[in-house]
Amino acid sequence: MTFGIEAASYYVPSLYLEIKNLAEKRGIEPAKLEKGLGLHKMGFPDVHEDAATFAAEALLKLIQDYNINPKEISRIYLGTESALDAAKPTASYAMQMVEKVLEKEFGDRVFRNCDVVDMTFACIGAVDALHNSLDFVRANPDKKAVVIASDYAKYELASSGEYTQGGGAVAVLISSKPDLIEIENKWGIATESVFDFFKPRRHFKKEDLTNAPESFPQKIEIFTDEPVFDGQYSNQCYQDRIREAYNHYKEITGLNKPYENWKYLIFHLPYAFHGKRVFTEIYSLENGLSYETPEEQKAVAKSEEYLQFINDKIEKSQRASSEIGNMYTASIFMALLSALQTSFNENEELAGQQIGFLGYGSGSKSKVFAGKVSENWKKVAEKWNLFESLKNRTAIDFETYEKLHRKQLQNSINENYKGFGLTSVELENPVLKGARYYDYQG
Ligand SMILES: CC(=O)SCCNC(=O)CCNC(=O)[C@H](O)C(C)(C)COP(=O)(O)OP(=O)(O)OC[C@H]1O[C@@H](n2cnc3c(N)ncnc32)[C@H](O)[C@@H]1OP(=O)(O)O
Repeated sequence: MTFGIEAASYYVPSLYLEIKNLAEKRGIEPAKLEKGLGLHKMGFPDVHEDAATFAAEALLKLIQDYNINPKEISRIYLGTESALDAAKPTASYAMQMVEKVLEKEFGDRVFRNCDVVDMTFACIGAVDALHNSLDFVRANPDKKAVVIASDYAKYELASSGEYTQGGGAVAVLISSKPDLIEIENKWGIATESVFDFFKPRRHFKKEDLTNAPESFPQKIEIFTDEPVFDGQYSNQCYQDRIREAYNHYKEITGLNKPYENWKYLIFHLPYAFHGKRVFTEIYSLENGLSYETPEEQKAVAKSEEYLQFINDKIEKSQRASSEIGNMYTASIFMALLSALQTSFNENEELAGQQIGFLGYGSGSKSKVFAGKVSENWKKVAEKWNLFESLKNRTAIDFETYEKLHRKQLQNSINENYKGFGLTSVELENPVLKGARYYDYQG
């Protein structure tokens, strides 16, 4: 029996900012962002969008595009690091939104007996949900699970993370009928607790807050959307963890140079060119190349062999990321969709090909695993139209972007949007304060 991904859908935020507009306003050379990091557009949520609406959109699309009976979904596990609440899972919001739309066809509370939860480990939380859900269907081959990766990657204005922002969701159906890709049950894992990127409940002193009323306590705790991070250190942690997890994968499988068997290498992409920039180390180790000094590292990165390797095995997975930006947990799934969509568009046959995955989550953990593209993959991929749908987003200017980022706008940019949207947050009623309400525009 085989297990893996039966179907997949995605949702990207409805707005975007051209990276060159941001570069110009921040005094950064556009070529650094475009040619150095591979950034072209930054996906950005409208006023009514958040990690819950992204997840709901991807889930509803999955159910509708592949005619899934929602009553057959035994669990919905959501990987996210953009949770809207520290207790109530974002998955519960997404599930409820979708239930309301399905009510007419399937009756009240279609997910009544569905196991729903969030999983958090920075950008690897949805890979953890995938791993866990694969174990679940292996133990219960007649059951189906949905894994959703949904995030809003937001950084402080004018920070070095700002140009990597993005967001969106990917939902995948996990079952014993893996029409898209069969996933092997061998997991290379590496973990180390570090502070490379994290979202603490921040401790502010009263004097840090402008206009704090007298009644405020001397120190307060605030949950923010934006991470505390050290960019170059996070790159190093990523590189170290994927090397360790890759070596662990080799130990488990007994394979020599497994990456050579992989048609595509699918990375967690915090920005489009990250995978190809960090893989130079593993590539050097595998090929007996010196990798000590910065000059040696550059020589590997610029070598004809390595450039050919990127072109063959990584470049297609980067394309969606260049148009969207970081999707945190969803980035690795979107990298897969990007590569498969490109092969689909180019009429390439992938059935039977091996694909390698290198996931990373700050804080920190990596998982390396592999899968085999299924005979029916085109039947799954034909629903996506990924690059076409990215053209349907609305461009915003820099001033609008900053207002949205600062949460200064009340009304959506796309006032007549279709789909799910946040309509209000309860601020008065003490027993509901902070509750979020959503609706659906058909
Ligand atoms: C969250 C995680 O997944 S952890 C791993 C990643 N970390 C993050 O995403 C955290 C948030 N982001 C950040 O901190 C930052 O945006 C980073 C770390 C991703 C990037 O940092 P920066 O200092 O902006 O860029 P950095 O100096 O590393 O790279 C710039 C690249 O552009 C290239 N470059 C610079 N100027 C130009 C130019 N004019 N033309 C072409 N290329 C250029 C540089 O050569 C370099 O590429 P190379 O090393 O491949 O040669």
